[in-house]
Formats: sequence, C-alpha cells, structure tokens
Amino acid sequence: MGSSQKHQHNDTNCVRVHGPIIVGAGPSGLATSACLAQQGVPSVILEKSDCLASLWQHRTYDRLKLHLPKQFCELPLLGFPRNFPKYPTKRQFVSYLESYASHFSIRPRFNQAVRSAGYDAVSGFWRVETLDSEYVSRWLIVATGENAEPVMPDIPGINKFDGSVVHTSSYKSGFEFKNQRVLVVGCGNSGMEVSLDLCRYNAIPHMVVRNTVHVLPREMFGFSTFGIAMALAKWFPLKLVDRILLLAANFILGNTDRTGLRRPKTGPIELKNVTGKTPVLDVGALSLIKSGKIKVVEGVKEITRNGAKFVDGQEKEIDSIILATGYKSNVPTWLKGCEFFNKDGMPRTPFPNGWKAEKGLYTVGFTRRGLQGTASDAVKIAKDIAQQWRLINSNSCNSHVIQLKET
Ligand SMILES: Cc1cc2nc3c(=O)[nH]c(=O)nc-3n(C[C@H](O)[C@H](O)[C@H](O)COP(=O)(O)OP(=O)(O)OC[C@H]3O[C@@H](n4cnc5c(N)ncnc54)[C@H](O)[C@@H]3O)c2cc1C
Ligand SMILES: NC(=O)C1=CN([C@@H]2O[C@H](COP(=O)(O)OP(=O)(O)OC[C@H]3O[C@@H](n4cnc5c(N)ncnc54)[C@H](OP(=O)(O)O)[C@@H]3O)[C@@H](O)[C@H]2O)C=CC1
Ligand SMILES: O=C(O)C(=O)Cc1c[nH]c2ccccc12
Repeated sequence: MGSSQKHQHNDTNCVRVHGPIIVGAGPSGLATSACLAQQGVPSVILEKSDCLASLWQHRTYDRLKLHLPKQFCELPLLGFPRNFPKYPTKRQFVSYLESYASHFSIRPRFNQAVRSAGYDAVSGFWRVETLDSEYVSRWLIVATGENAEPVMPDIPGINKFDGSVVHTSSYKSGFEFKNQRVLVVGCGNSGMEVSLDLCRYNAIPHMVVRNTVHVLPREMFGFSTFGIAMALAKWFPLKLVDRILLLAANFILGNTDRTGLRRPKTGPIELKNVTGKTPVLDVGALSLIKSGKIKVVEGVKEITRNGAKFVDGQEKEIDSIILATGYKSNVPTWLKGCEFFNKDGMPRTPFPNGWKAEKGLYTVGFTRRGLQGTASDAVKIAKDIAQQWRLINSNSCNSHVIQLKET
C-alpha cells in the first residue's frame, strides 16, 4: 500500500513516499498504518525481516500465549475473532495480525532494514536509507519496538563456557535441553516461562534471581489480575491499587519471599509505570519453584568451563545457559541527530505524550504498556498526521512535486 515515486541514483532507488514512512511491521507499525488508511492517508512500512511481526514469528518460544486477556491486546479498528480463547496462543495472535494486515491492504516492504534515517533541514523531509533504497517523506514513524535487540550481559567467564549459550529470543522449546542442568539468567516473564517449559522436558532449571521481583497470579478469583488492576485504577490511586493486588496475591500465592523471590518496595503497577519493569504473571512456574523443580539461585559471579560460581560462594555444574535478560530498543543505531530519544532508544517524554516528536517524527509502541500502549499511540498519530495531510492536499495541488535535493 502507499503511493510513491521511484528514481534511480547509481545503485540506490530513490523513493518519494506520499504519506508517512513507518519503520517496523510489528503490531505497532500495522496498527498505525491501519489507522492512517482509515483516515485516507497512505503509508509505506519498511521491515527488516522477511515477514510481519517477526518478534512473534521468529523470536519467541513455541508455547507462548498472550498473558493478558485478548481484549487488552487488540489493535484498533479490528478485534480478535470471536472464537479465540481468552489467552490466544502466539500462532493465533500471528494469524490475527496477518488478517489485520490483509483487511487494511497493508503490504510492508520486507527485507528493508533501515540503516540510517535523518531529517534534511534544507528540504524539510526525512531521508531513510536501507541497503538498496532511499525513502523520503515529510513524516517518519518509528515502530521498531522496545524489544528490537536482545540484551546480552557481559558475565565474567561466559566465553570460556563449553556448553551452549542462547538468549530467550532464540529459545523454541525444552526439547533440545532434555535432562540437562540449565542456568536461566533472569526471572522476568521470559525466565519464568522458559524455566517452566524446561521442566516439562525433564531439564533442571537453575533460575538466577539477583534482585527483587513481583510475582502475581495471572488470575484472581476468576478475573484477570491485569483487568482487576485496570478497573481499580479508574477509581483509586495506584498505591492503593497495588496494596489491594498484593493483599490478594499473598492470599492466593502465599509469601513468595520464602522461595527466594523477594518483592520490591514499590508496588507492581507503580513499578511498571515508573520503570517499565513488568511484574511476572504466573502461569505455573511458582508452584515448581515451591516444589524445588525450578531452583532459585543467587546472582552469578563467574561462569567456568562447565559451571557457575554464585555471589554467595556456591558453585554448580551446568550444561547450558539461557539468557532471559530482556530486550532493548535499537533506535540509536539508525536514527541520527535526534534528541527526542535517550541513549537507551526510548522517548524522553513519558507516556502518554511520547508519541509525537518534532518535524514530522512520531513513535508508536514505546510506552512500556504493551499492546494497549501501541493502540493508544497509533490512534493519536493517525489523527495528527491526517489533519496535516488534509491541509496540505487542500491547500496546494502541487504538494507532490517538491524538488528533491540531488544526492
Ligand atoms: C515474549 C514476549 C511476549 C509478550 N507478550 C505480550 C502480551 O501478552 N501482551 C502485550 O500487550 N504485550 C506483550 N509483549 C510486548 C510486545 O512488545 C508487544 O506485544 C508487541 O510485539 C510490540 O509491538 P511493536 O510493533 O512495537 O514491536 P515488535 O513486535 O518488536 O515489532 C517491531 C518490528 O520492527 C522491525 N525492525 C526493527 N528494527 C528495524 C529496522 N532498523 N529497520 C526495519 N525494521 C526494523 C522488527 O523486525 C519487527 O518486526 C510481549 C513481548 C515479548 C518479548
Ligand atoms: N506470555 C507473555 O505474554 C510474556 C511476556 N513477556 C514480556 O516480554 C518483555 C520482556 O520480558 P523478559 O524477556 O522477561 O525481560 P525483562 O526485562 O522483563 O526481565 C529481564 C530479567 O533479566 C534479569 N537480568 C538482566 N541482566 C542480568 C544479569 N546480568 N544478571 C542477572 N540477571 C539479569 C533482570 O533482573 P533485574 O531486575 O535485576 O535487572 C530481569 O529479571 C516483558 O514486557 C514481558 O512481560 C515475556 C515472556 C512471556
Ligand atoms: O509489556 C508486557 O509484556 C505485557 O505483557 C503487557 C503489560 C502492560 N502492562 C502490564 C502490567 C502488568 C503486567 C503486564 C503488563
């Protein structure tokens, strides 16, 4: 979709895009393109991978399900099919995204990794470069996500380790780890769910918990914990919401401190909003921790050829390491000369105002509020650009013939 004009410059295609350029064909890029289309604005999506939602298709494990109920994970304008379960599987989620794209006739340009993008003050346009093309537009929408690259921590000695070391983004199932002692570094949702999956293949996970962590049941008294939190937050201050959640969580799960999972001082929802740290929504790992099948270990001091030394002085032999150490944005690697993003590639302006930068630059999906944040950004961006689009197209009939600077 999207209208564009092509020129050839040496080996580089020069493409003038009428409408915004969107970088990334994940849920955020698709949602924004759909909302723009609904307002009559064409767009071009550049995607580095060979498919849409590559995070979900290529970089998540087989058993993954959404852990928020489906009504909190829908994109704008088109909901999930009625027959989907409350917590759709990743395959169902991907099939939803595929039908979403086809419903709005969204055809991303695949294998177009954006290597650099910058604002050209002379022409007033954004120039976006991929390996073989340069795309030019008045608007640039960053939709590359908070999970663009794996965080690979520099653990002393890890290069000496004889066994395999993988990040959760390349973990598919415990099948390859049958009967192994596995060190799982990290205890966020990925660390917990991978440890759970490993147990199902008779592996012995040792999960590193170096810090505090909030574990909440996915559901309380038949209602999703996230839904309860959202409902309470409409009426009460966050601190009170957190106190209610923790009271119920302690009642349902017991005191998690005893299992080595100490809770942070700040409550789960406040912590998520302030730091972005997601509470663990338990889907079964906690009971395996209690029964000793998942072993909780202290921070790692050093990795040896065949094991790990921990900060409490213990030492353990291990066969493989899985890094469940989270993800980071990649915006600083390709977006040049832009103060709007901090060094971690996140907007400096906090939610709910981080969607709009300056000079036609927008961001979608950097709210640390999952797919709900994506939906909220996408709607606002489309409205904002559509207003400008109508103005430009009603004011001047020659808006499409702006001279591009020769490169
Ligand atoms: C395991 C896991 C489970 C999750 N589960 C949930 C959940 O249940 N509910 C929820 O609300 N959220 C969940 N999230 C949060 C997740 O961030 C969102 O679900 C969603 O994927 C965000 O969409 P996005 O489009 O912003 O980013 P992504 O899905 O990461 O999409 C970004 C796209 O940009 C592309 N890209 C990156 N860099 C470039 C570049 N330089 N040039 C071109 N293209 C590029 C990528 O290939 C990718 O296709 C989960 C995250 C993870 C990791
Ligand atoms: N079913 C679902 O819907 C799932 C959703 N997700 C989502 O995906 C996103 C990413 O989750 P996840 O991959 O778990 O990442 P997170 O960033 O949430 O967690 C990373 C974990 O790694 C730890 N860590 C980082 N570096 C080190 C280190 N050097 N040594 C020891 N521990 C370290 C962190 O500890 P510390 O706190 O001390 O820094 C933290 O426990 C989240 O939003 C999550 O909710 C993930 C899996 C499943
Ligand atoms: O960001 C994520 O990974 C999510 O799963 C979605 C999410 C957004 N806000 C939350 C608060 C508590 C638990 C999960 C989420």
